[in-house]
Amino acid sequence: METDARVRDWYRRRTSSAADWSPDALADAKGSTTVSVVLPARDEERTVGRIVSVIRRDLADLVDEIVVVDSRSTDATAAVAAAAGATVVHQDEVLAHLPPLSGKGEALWKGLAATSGDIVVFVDADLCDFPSSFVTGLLGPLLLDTGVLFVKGTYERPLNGRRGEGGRVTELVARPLLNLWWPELSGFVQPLGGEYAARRTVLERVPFATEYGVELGLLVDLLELVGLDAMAQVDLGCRTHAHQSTAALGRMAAQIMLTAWTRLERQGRVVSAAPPAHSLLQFDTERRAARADVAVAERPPLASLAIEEDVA
Ligand SMILES: O=c1ccn([C@@H]2O[C@H](COP(=O)(O)OP(=O)(O)O[C@H]3O[C@H](CO)[C@@H](O)[C@H](O)[C@H]3O)[C@@H](O)[C@H]2O)c(=O)[nH]1
Ligand SMILES: O=C(O)[C@H](O)COP(=O)(O)O
Repeated sequence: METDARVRDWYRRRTSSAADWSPDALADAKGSTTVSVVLPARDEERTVGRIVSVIRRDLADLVDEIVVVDSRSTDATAAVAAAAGATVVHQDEVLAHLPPLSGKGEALWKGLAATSGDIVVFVDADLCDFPSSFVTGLLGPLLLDTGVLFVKGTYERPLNGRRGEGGRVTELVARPLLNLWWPELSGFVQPLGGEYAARRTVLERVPFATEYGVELGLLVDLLELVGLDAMAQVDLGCRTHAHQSTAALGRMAAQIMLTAWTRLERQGRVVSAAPPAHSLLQFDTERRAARADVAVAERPPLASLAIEEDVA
């Protein structure tokens, strides 16, 4: 089947809504499967407590552990999360024998290492309106369809209340990149969304790009590892979160491009004469320049680490 038809077929079979998965049906299907929710959080004291509280209040039968990975916060994120009932781990203290890396991808990888659930659900800690159906929606296909190994959330993303205008890096960078190089992934409506879930067995077999490269890297690497049919998406409704400045999104965009580049090279799709630069010069309204390092590092599949440590 040609790619467009495959994507259409996949979209029709593998896209559902959170409302399709009732908490009762999920609780019945759960059996002995354990579920961990991981929230990466850097300075999210305003929102993280409510998210943890909602999960604890509504999903006590479904969620076995809630871990907030404190990603070098300078505010009261850790204290607020702990008060709401989460287990809090500090990014640099998990697998502390490894040299620390930075950013969201590192927080997620450390969260994977710090939890034990058979299914791991990632949820951003900056969500403003958080219904527990975000978690039940993501768990639905994983608990009720053994063929599904990874589930990504999709949603309407307003920008400061304006419908359809959120997700600027998604529209300007990630979607074009995916359509041009990995068109099989083009049916994912929100490829950069931070809410997704997967079986631990697959998450431990893929590398995690650090910084903001992690979502694009996971999609591309999981496609290669498990194939499109083992991936699904669920409509979670509407997502409102804290928006970053255009300059910060420029740095995010650069990190995503570098992550795509490493995958293109690894897959033998491009051969480079020289590595790309990883420095971004940006200007403010007064034309003052600032240079940012947008390098993206990578953590190896967690499973490979366990093997190395067993052998050592
Ligand atoms: O160094 C960091 C940076 C962010 N975060 C947390 O990661 C989540 C998402 O980060 P945010 O800065 O809010 O990202 P967005 O601007 O919302 O970016 C979107 O696009 C990114 C790139 O794909 C994704 O990582 C995000 O999940 C997605 O919401 C939040 O809970 C942050 O606190 C960390 O834990 N450590
Ligand atoms: O996912 C994205 O594209 C970025 O997080 C930017 O989102 P925003 O435009 O809604 O702030």
